[in-house]
Amino acid sequence: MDKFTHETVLLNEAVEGLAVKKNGIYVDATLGGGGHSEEIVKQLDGTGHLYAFDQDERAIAAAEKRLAPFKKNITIIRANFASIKEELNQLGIDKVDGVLFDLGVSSPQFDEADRGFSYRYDAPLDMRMDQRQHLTAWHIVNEWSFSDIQRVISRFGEEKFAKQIARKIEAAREIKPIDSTFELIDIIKDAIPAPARRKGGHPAKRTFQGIRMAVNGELDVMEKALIDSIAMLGKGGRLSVITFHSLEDRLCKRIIKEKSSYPELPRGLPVIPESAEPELKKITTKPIIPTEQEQDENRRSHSAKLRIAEKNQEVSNG
Ligand SMILES: C[S@@+](CC[C@H](N)C(=O)[O-])C[C@H]1O[C@@H](n2cnc3c(N)ncnc32)[C@H](O)[C@@H]1O
Repeated sequence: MDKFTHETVLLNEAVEGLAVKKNGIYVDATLGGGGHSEEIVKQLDGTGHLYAFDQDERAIAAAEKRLAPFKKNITIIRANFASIKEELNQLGIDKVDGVLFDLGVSSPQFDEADRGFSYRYDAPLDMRMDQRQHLTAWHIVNEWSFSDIQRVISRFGEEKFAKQIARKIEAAREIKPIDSTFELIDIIKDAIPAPARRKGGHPAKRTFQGIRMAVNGELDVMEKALIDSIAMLGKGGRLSVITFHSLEDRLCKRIIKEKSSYPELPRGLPVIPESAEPELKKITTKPIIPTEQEQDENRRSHSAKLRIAEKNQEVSNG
């Protein structure tokens, strides 16, 4: 597959959430096909700048082409967004006006058969977003313990039959290594009772999601990146986060809630001191979801949820 097309989810809503200022400094933590980045950069004048992160070399190559007309206003950084703060600090940036996250995997990553993300293609068990990383899905499936595999499938995949699947994986790899996606799918199908297999989408969907999230350490890096991004926002700066499943959404909701809540104050205080004001103000109390039309036109958008928050005041974390 040489064509890199990712249909951007919640394009206008997520970028509007950033309330872009022409001369602002923005970060797209998940460049992907460059859809959100393009919309942000179009709104900047000669002094505004966008820093865009991705860890996937193919995504970067495609986005560089798409964004070539805006080259002066963009710096593309190939790095995990876990190091958003460190990377930006190295470039002399310690305050930004907005950060956008559009989490998860892009359509091309799913559609490039050799990446091993999809249960639709037979491919080596890979699932790395960053091709430089050592850990692949193969290592998890063939080398991790029964209980670690069960935990990953159960926690990240929210798969009811995680234990049965982990047992079958353990038995199968005793005979020979499990090398391909289709071999893994046969094992998963064998582990799930027939009536359950016919319900709830593809039987391997949840296991693949769980293993993918473990390969890429998705929840761990998300937590650090959100906290660092909030810390880097200047007063009035915006955070716009699109998540695609409940675990990500719950984590995002929890962080925004913690950062936008008042601390416990002594009862009867006549006025709340300014220093006790929370770091963030929620812009969305309920997440924004794609319109019916977007959901009809882009299947991937079905589970998307957008949460937006604004920096209320800077809080010293040191
Ligand atoms: C859903 S796509 C983004 C699509 C993009 N907003 C667009 O409009 O085309 C997510 C992208 O984020 C990247 N990504 C996911 N987790 C990452 C991480 N921890 N660090 C850097 N990039 C990451 C993936 O490689 C993928 O290209």
